[in-house]
Amino acid sequence: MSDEVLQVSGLAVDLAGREVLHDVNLVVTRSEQVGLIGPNGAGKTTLLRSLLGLIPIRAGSITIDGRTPGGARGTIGYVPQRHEFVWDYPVRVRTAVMTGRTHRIGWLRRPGAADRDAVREALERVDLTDLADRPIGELSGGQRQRVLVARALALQPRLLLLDEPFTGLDVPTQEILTRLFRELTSEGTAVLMTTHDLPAAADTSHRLCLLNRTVVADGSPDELRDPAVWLRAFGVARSEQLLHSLGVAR
Ligand SMILES: Nc1ncnc2c1ncn2[C@@H]1O[C@H](COP(=O)(O)OP(=O)(O)OP(=O)(O)O)[C@@H](O)[C@H]1O
Repeated sequence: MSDEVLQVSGLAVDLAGREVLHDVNLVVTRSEQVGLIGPNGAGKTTLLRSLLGLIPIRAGSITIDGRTPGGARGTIGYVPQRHEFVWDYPVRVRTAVMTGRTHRIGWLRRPGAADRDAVREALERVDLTDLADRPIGELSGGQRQRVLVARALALQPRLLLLDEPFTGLDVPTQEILTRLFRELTSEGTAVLMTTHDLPAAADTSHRLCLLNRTVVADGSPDELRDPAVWLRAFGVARSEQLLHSLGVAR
C-alpha cells in the first residue's frame, strides 16, 4: 500500500457561488501529522469537509488510499468542532462513540462484538472508560472533546481529520490528546489537524500547511522559519506579536 494516504491536487471549491478554495495541493503520508493553519475564513473547515465528501468540488481531485472521499468514508475519522455536535441528545458516552462506526456497521444492523471491542478500545485510549455510561449532556468541555476523538477512533481510521481539537482545553487534556496523536502516527495513522494554536502546532506537527484559500506554504516547522511566509499566509502587515508567538521574529 502506498505511503501517501491523502493526495489533494488542484482542488477548487465554491460555496454559495463564491470561490473558497483554489488550486489546493496537499499530500499527507502514513505516520505523518500535519497542522493545517490559516486565518479565520481561510477555508480550513471547507477543506476538511471536502475530504469527507460532504461538499462538491468544482475542480481537481481528492484521493484517499486510492479511493474517492465517498469510497474511503469508512476509513476516515473526523472530529468536528465541539459546538457542531448535538450534546443535548439523550445518549450515553458509549453510544455516542459507537455512532462513529455507523458507516461500517450500516444503519439497519446491530453492533457486533468487533464494534463493541473497537468502542471499548477507543474509550480507553482517551481515558474515558469510567464515564462510558454517563449521559453526554453532563460532560465538561474537555470530556466532550475526548468523546469526539474516541468516536473518530472507533472507526480505526487510516486518516484522522480534526477541526480545532485543542480549542478551550486545559493543559492536561491537551497533553492527553497530544500524546495520543503521537501514538497514532507511530502506529501508521495519518493525521491532519486544523488549529489556531500556532506554537503547539509547530511543536507537535511533522509538517505545517499554511492555507489562505490556497496553500501558501508547506514544510516542516524548521523550514518555515521565514517570517515573510507567515505574513503572506495571514495576509497581515508585519505583526511582531504573531511572529514572536511562532518563534520566528528576528
Ligand atoms: N455553507 C456556506 N455557505 C457559503 N459560504 C460559506 C459556507 N461555509 C463557509 N463559507 C465561507 O467560506 C469561507 C471559508 O470558511 P471556513 O469555515 O472553511 O474557514 P476556516 O478557515 O475554517 O475559518 P475559521 O478559522 O474561522 O474556522 C468563509 O469565507 C466562509 O464565510
